[in-house]
Amino acid sequence: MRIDIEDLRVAYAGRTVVADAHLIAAEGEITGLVGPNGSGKSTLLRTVYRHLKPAAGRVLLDGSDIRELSPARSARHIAALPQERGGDFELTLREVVAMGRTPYKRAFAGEDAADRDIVERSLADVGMGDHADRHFTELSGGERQRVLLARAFAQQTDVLVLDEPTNHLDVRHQVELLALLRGRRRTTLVSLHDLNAAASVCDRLHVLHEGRVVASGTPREVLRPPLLAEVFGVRAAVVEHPLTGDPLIAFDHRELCNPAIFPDTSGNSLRDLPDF
Ligand SMILES: Nc1ncnc2c1ncn2[C@@H]1O[C@H](COP(=O)(O)OP(=O)(O)OP(=O)(O)O)[C@@H](O)[C@H]1O
Repeated sequence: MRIDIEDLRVAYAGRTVVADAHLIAAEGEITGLVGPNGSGKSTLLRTVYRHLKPAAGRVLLDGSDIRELSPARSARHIAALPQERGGDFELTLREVVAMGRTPYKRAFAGEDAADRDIVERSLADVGMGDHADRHFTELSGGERQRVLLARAFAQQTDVLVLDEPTNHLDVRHQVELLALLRGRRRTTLVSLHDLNAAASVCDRLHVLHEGRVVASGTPREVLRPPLLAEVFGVRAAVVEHPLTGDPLIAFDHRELCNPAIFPDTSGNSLRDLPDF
């Protein structure tokens, strides 16, 4: 399934924070959203998993407006890892992940063996299979995140919407998570702060800046020094990763960049970047 975001505008109490957003999350591809703090990534993702209603525009799931689907139907197609990792659930991990099976259950129906199997496999996929009887409240931030990801996996949807899934994860668990996403080949819309992770895992990237999509394309097309200077205000060299061949962004952690004087070493300006 694919997601089309058309002319999306989203506002909080009348203040527009996402405007004129157009983008596609193509079937089976990993589509990344990157951008500075407050650029609107979470807001845009919240409209896709129906937590927020657009002020204008539409989110289409294979051509149907998601607002017209019933909550249960959309939950059978779209699973989310929200930025709010809340829920101080007094539940075991197994019980938290089993919540992912709810869209498939009739009222008061219990779990069956297939559900239990999916729950166990989802916990194992995120490396928490040996902890199924522990309580969610006693987990670290990164462990909670992995369990909530397992809940999204247990929902067995065609579409995954993940807000900062690598936040809180140590580098090994980041790599494992990215490998899981690559391996699943679901339609995935994911926000990432780590631009090198985004370069390695995303098929396409959209850059949000002050609520607008300012660049779209493959990581190689998008993640260029002038864009990093203009959007993030940082100096960076983009080289080829010596092990993987992915674009590797080497940031200058010593000083910020003044875009007006930043030399355009790639020969491209932000305006030259291809549209999606
Ligand atoms: N519940 C809310 N009520 C009012 N304003 C909000 C709310 N949530 C976010 N905003 C504002 O909307 C804008 C976009 O926020 P959003 O969380 O979508 O950005 P983001 O790109 O996900 O940021 P970050 O990288 O910091 O997570 C910001 O100015 C933020 O202050």
